[in-house]
Amino acid sequence: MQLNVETLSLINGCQALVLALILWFGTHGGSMHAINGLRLRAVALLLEAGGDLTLLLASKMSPLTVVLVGNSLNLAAQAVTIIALRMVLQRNLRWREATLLGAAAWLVVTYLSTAHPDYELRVLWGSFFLACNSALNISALRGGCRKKETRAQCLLLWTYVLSIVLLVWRNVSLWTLATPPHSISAPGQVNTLYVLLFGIAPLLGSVGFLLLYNEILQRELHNLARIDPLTGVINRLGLLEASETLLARARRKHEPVGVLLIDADHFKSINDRFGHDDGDRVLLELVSNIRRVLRAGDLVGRVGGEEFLVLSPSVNAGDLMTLAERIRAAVERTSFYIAGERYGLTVSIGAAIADDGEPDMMAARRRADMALYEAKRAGRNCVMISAH
Ligand SMILES: Nc1nc2c(ncn2[C@@H]2O[C@H](COP(=O)(O)OP(=O)(O)OP(=O)(O)O)[C@@H](O)[C@H]2O)c(=O)[nH]1
Repeated sequence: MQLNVETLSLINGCQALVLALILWFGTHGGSMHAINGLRLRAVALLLEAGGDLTLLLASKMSPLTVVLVGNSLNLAAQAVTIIALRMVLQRNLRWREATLLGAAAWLVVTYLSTAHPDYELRVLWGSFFLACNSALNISALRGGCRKKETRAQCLLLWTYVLSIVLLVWRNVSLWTLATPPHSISAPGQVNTLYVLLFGIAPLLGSVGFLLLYNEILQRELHNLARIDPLTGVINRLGLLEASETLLARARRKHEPVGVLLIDADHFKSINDRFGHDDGDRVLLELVSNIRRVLRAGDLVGRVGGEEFLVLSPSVNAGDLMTLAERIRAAVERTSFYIAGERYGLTVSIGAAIADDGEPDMMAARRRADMALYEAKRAGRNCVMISAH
């Protein structure tokens, strides 16, 4: 089999088709934005396969049909890819810019094929618009190579940078060659190499999309394991990790970390009276009360049942007591409405300070637990701090 534009177009078309099927049928689960983005990318690949088919059948069509149909399909594929990538990354979709770029490119290329036929100029303008499409993708991925949590964004970023380099190389070759080809399907080294490399871009792009999807799934699993599904705050595991990070930072700065253990009073009576579902709603309202009082940098997590832990960096005992008292007062002031009935809820709070010499958060947590026990014994709805 000879390596010419037709052969390469057949290979590229089959490759795009297989990649589209893999992206469409091989991915399921995860967030809707990722799945929808992958589906759109599969549609773009089908359009690209259509463009490759046009090149394959170029000898059986008029040159004008090849240009118009091939360009329409390829430009549509580029526009859809811009939207698909931004959908996966949850960026502004820029569908208006993508459509305008596609339409402008199509008009210019059509003009330079019909009213004022000029192959070099047509390739130049076509390349300019393709480079603009790549630039839009690069802007969506900017900083991707600096982010530790993603390799896929870096791979995609380089794919689009290299596609711009390829376009520049093709144009420089066409303008400097003594006998340049006068259509994409004409035999010649520049066309063969361009079609070969242009065909690799969808493969790299699709691998990049799949890696992005994998990273999104991993991130979702990571969060799922650390977030309490009822209240949306971090759970025990999340708290354990966060407290180690906070303590390490505090140690470096020689600053203490405040620990508050907050427990709803007589919560069992709410469940007994109104049922578990209404009890859940009260827990949600309680969490939003606590969150409203916290400063930026403070953390709240659920340690279990109706018990919550707050970690507050860089506080002394006085500041910590003020924070705890504000939380207690905010909950006491709030009217919880259950089944149309007003219900007052209070919390008891145990406080402790972890200083920068503590090896982990466990000791401070135990002291806060003992202080909480004292608060319950003292009649509830109050704050107690442990002496170190
Ligand atoms: N609705 C709801 N209730 C929960 C959840 N987790 C734990 N509970 C309930 O919280 C109640 C805790 O009861 P206790 O440990 O006796 O504490 P309490 O009634 O708050 O009494 P004190 O803490 O001594 O003031 C139990 O009825 C649990 O069923 C939850 O996710 N949702």
